Amino acid sequence: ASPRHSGVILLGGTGDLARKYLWQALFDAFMRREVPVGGGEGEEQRPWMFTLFAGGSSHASVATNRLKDIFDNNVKCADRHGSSSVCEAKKGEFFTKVTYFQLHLGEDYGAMCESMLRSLNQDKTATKEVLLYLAVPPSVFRPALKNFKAECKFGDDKVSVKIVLEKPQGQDWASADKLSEELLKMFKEEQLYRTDHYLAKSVVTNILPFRAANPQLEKLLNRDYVDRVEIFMKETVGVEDRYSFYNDMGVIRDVFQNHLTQLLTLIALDLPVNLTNIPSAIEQAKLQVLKRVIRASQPSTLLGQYATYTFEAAKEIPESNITALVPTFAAVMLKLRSPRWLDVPFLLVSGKKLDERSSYIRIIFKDNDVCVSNCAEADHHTAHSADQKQQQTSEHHHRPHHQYHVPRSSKKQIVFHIGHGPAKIPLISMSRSLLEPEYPDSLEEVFDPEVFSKEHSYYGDYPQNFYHATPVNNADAYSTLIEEVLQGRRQHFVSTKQLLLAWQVWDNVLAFYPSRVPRVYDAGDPASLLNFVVRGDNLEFAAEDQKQDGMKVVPELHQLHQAQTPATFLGRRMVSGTKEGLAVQLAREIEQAAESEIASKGVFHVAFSGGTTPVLLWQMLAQSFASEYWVHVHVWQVDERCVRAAADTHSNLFQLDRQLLRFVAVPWSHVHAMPVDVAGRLCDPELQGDRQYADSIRHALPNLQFDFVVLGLGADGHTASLFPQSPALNADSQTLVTVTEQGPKDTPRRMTMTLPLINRAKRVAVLVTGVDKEGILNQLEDSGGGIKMGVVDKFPILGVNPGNGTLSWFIDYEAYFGKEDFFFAEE
Ligand SMILES: O=C1O[C@H](COP(=O)(O)O)[C@@H](O)[C@H](O)[C@H]1O
Repeated sequence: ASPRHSGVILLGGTGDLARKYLWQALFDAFMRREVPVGGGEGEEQRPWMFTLFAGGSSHASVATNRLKDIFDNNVKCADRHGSSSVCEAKKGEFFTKVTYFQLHLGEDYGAMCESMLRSLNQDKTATKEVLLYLAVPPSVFRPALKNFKAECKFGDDKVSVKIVLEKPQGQDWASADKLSEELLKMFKEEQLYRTDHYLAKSVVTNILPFRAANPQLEKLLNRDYVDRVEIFMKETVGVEDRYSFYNDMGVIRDVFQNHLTQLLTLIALDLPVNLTNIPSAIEQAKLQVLKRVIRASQPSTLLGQYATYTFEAAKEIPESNITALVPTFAAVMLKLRSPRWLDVPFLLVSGKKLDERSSYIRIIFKDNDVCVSNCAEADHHTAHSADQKQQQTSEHHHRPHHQYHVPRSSKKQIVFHIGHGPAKIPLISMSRSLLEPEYPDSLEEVFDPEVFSKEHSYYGDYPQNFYHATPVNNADAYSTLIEEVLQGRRQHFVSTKQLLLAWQVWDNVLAFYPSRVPRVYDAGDPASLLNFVVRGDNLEFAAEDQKQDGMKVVPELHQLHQAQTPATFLGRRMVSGTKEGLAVQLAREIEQAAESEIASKGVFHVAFSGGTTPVLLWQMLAQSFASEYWVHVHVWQVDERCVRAAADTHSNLFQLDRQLLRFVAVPWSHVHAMPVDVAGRLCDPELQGDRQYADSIRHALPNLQFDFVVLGLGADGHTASLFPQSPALNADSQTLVTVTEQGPKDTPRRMTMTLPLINRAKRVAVLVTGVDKEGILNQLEDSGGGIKMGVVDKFPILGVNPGNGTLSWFIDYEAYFGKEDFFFAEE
C-alpha cells in the first residue's frame, strides 16, 4: 500500500485546548503508527508520515517557548505507548517535527501552505492530506478560513483537505445558519469535521453498539417502559478563566445545544435496521430525533447562577460588559413528538460549581410489576434471580459468583457513566432486575465492585444490583476525535443538518434567557436550592429560596408595573406585562377564541402579521395549542414581502413556518400563503396575486370576518404593510388585499390586507414589544387617537378600528416604560 502523509495545521497551537488535549491526542496518533501496540489501528501498518504545524498570533519566539512547555509538561508517555524509554525518545522526535507560524495576513497563510506543500511532496507516491484544526475563538473562524481558502491551493497537488472546527458554531440558529452557509461555499460537507468531544467519550461511542447488542432492550426503550431519561453533566469548577467567552454563552449555548442534545439523540434514535450503511443511517436517525424534539419552553426550564459569578467575571472583563443574568446552571425538560417517546421526560441538567463532577445518562424504567402472591419472596427472588441465572450460565459468560449479599433492587435503570461521579472508570451499568445484557466486543464486563465508591448509594440502588461493563478502549475523547479525522470517519462529528436542528431546539430558550432572573446558588449548592420537581409539563424548584431568590424580584416589580399601567390604551383594552408574559397571554386568548369558534362553527380563521414581534407568540402557540384544534385552524397572512417565499429569510411565511407551522398539525391546505412568488415572478402586477388572495378570502369567509387578526406596530406607526402616506391606506371596501411599494429599503414591495378587511375582524390584537416602540406609543397617545383628518396617513395603526369586533393592545413594559431596566428598577 502506498504511504500516507498527513499535514496537520493546528491553529491556536499554543492555546488552552491545544495545551490540555490536542498535542497529546496528536502524539497518541503519531505513536499508534510508530509503535503499534496497545490498541493501534492494525490495518494501518503502511508508513504514515506527519508534518506538524502550529499557527497563532504570537511571535514565533514566544510561541516556541510555550510549545516546549506544553511538550515538557502536558504531553505524557503512558502504558499505551509501550516502553517508556522508546516513548520518551519518540516524544523528542515528535516535538522536532513541529514548526510554528505566526499568522496575521493572507500572505502568512500562503507561506505556511507552501512550506506544507513542499513537505508533503517529498514522497510523490504518498496519499496526502492536510488537516486544518481550528482550536481558536469563533471570531477567528471566518478570517482564518478565508485566508486558508484563498492562499492554500492544495487541490492542484492532489492533497485532500479536512477542516476540524471546535464549538461554538454560532450563537443561535440564525448565526449558525449563516456561518454554515459561508463554510459550505468554501468547503464540501464531507470536508467538515465539527467536534463535540462528548460524542467521542468512550461510553458515548458505545451507546449504539450496546443497544445493538441487546435487541431485547430495544423493546423496552419506549414510552410504555421508560419513566424518564436523565442526562446530567455536573461540574464542580466555575467558569475559571473563560468569562469573556462564557459571558456571551451561558450554560445553554455552552453545553445544552451541543453535548446534552447529542446525548439525547443517541438514546432516543430508532436504531437503524439496515446495518450495511451505518454512518448515513445513524445520521438520518439522529436527524429524525432532532426534528421531533418539542422545543423547550419557559415553564419547563429552570435557570441558576452561582453566587460569585459577577464578582469573578469582573476580574476578567469590564463590569459594564458582564451579562448579569447569564445562567451557569439549567434544568430543562424536553419531550419528543414521536410515537415511541411521546410524553417521556428527557431531563437535561448541567451546571458549574455544583456538588460533584459527574456526567451520566440514566434511563429509569417504570415500576410496572404488580405482585399478588408471595410478594416478600418475589422481592427476594427478583434480587437473586439474575444471580442464579448467572450461576447457571457463568461458564459461558465467565461471570464469577458474587460473594456478597445482594440487597433488594429498588429501581430498574441503565446508567451510562460518561465520566467521574461514583464510578471510578467509565461504565455502562444495567439493573440486574431488568435484563442480563450481552456486550459487543468494544465492551468488557467488570466484576470488581471496587470500581465504584461503595460508600455512596448508587443512583438509588446498590452497585451489586447492576451488571457493569467498561469500554475496552478508554482513550481520551480528543485522541479518539483526532484518530477519527485521520481515518476519515465522520460519525462522531456533527453534520450541518444536526447543528442547525439542534440550534432550533434551543432558540426558544435563548429568547427568554436575557430577561429571566436565574436562581442564585452558592458553590456546591449546600442549601440544595437547585433540586427540582417535575409537575406535568413544568419544572419547579423544590425549595423556596429564603435568602435571595431572584425570581421574587420579578413578581414584585411586575406588580409595581401592573399598578402603573392603565387597563386601556387609546380607549381600547390594554394588556401589559413582560414580552414573554404577553406572548403567553395572547396565545391563551387565541386558544380560547379557537375553542369557542371551533365548538360553534367547526373552523377557526386566524391571520398573522410578520416580522420579529410575533415570534415568541408563535413559539408559545406551538407549545400550548392542543394538537386536535390545529386540524380545524386556517392560517392566513396579514402581509408578506415580495420575496422568494420558501427560501428568503425575510419572508414572513418562512418565519411563520419555522416557528409555528412545522410544529403543529395544521393541514397544509389550511395554510393560506400570500401569492407573492409565482414561478419566481415577485408580486408581478400581471399575475394579480392580491386579487387572487382576496378571492380566496371571499371563498373561505363569505362574511369577510376573520376570527382573530394579530397585528404589530412599527416605530413609524405602520401596521400590517400599511405605511405612512401610502395610497393603500385609502383602499375602498371592495379592495381587501393590495400591493404597496412603501416598505423599508430592504423589502419595499409588500402585499398586505387593507384596513377595510382588517376592520371587519371579530377580534384584533396589536402586539407591541421592545424599547424602540416607546416613542411611537407616546406619539399615538399625544395624538389622542380617534380618526381625525390625516391622522391615519401619518399613523396607519390609528386606522385599525374594528366595527363589530374587539381591539386589544398587548404592550410590554419595555415599550410602555421605555429604557428603564424594569428588573432592577428598585436598586
Ligand atoms: O465543552 C465543554 O465541556 C467542558 C466539560 O467537559 P468534560 O469533558 O470535562 O466533562 C465544560 O467545562 C465546558 O464549559 C464546555 O465548554
